[in-house]
Amino acid sequence: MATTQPNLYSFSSTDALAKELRPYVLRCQNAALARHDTFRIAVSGGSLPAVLAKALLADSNGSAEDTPQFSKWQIFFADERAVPLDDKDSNYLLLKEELLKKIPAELGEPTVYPIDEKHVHDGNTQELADVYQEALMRSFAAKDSVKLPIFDLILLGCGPDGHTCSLFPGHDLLREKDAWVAAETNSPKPPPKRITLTLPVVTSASHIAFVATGAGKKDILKSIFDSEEGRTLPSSLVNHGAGDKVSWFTDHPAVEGVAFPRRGNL
Ligand SMILES: O=C1O[C@H](COP(=O)(O)O)[C@@H](O)[C@H](O)[C@H]1O
Repeated sequence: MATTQPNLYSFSSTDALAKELRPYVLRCQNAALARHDTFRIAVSGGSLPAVLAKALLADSNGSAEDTPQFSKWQIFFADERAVPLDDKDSNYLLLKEELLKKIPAELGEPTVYPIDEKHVHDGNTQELADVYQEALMRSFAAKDSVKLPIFDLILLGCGPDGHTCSLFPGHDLLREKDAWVAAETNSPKPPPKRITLTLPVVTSASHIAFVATGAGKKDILKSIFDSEEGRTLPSSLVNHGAGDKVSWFTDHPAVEGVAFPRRGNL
C-alpha cells in the first residue's frame, strides 16, 4: 500500500488535457531513454487512444525533449479483447486507426505487441494470456529472474463502474499476485473474453496515468476519490497501490463535485 496520494489534474476541455498529456508522456519517454534507451509503455482501449493521438500527433516545438522517438517505443496493451485484430472491438485496431497509422514517417515506427490471433480462433483465452505474458517476458526478462515487469508508463482508462484494464469490480482477478497477464472469460462489459495486465504489474510501473473525461465519469470519480466504499474499486486499488506514481488527467465535467484536491501544475 502506497503512503502517498495520486495526482488529480483537471482541464477545461479534451484539447487542453491533451496539451498537458503530451509533455507528461514525453517526460516519461525521455527519462526511460536515458535509463535504458527504450520506452516500454502499455496502452488501454476505450476513449484513451483518441486523446493520446491528439497529444502525440500535435506539432512539436522543435526541441528534442518535445519529440516522440517512436522507433524506441515498445507498445504493449494494458488489456485486449479476445477478438481478431481487425474486429471492431479490438483495442489494437483502435490504437492503429487513431494513432499508429497517422504517425509521420520521420518520427519512426514503434514496435507494437498485439495479441496472438491463433488463440483467439481456438477460443483458449488462458493460452492467449499466457502467450502474451511470454511476449512480456522476452522484453522485460524471464519471469523467474524478475518478479514483475516495470513499464516506464501505463496509460489507463476508467469505466463508469470503476474498472480499469479488464479488471472489473469484485472480480477474483483483483487478488492475482503471481501472473503478469490474466484471462477474463466473463467480462460484464462485452466482449466477454479478454486478457489483462494484473494489478501488481500495473502498480509496479514507473508512471501510471488515467485519462477520464466527460460527465458520465463524475459519479465513479467521486466514489473513487471521496468515498470509503469506493476503496475496493479496481481504479482505486491502482491509486492505493501506486500513490503519487499515479496521475489522473480529467476534464472539468468528469470531476464535478469531487472534493479530492486537484493539482494546479504538472
Ligand atoms: O473495456 C474497456 O474499457 C476501459 C474504459 O474505457 P473508457 O471508454 O471508459 O475509457 C478501457 O480502459 C479498456 O482498455 C477497455 O478494454
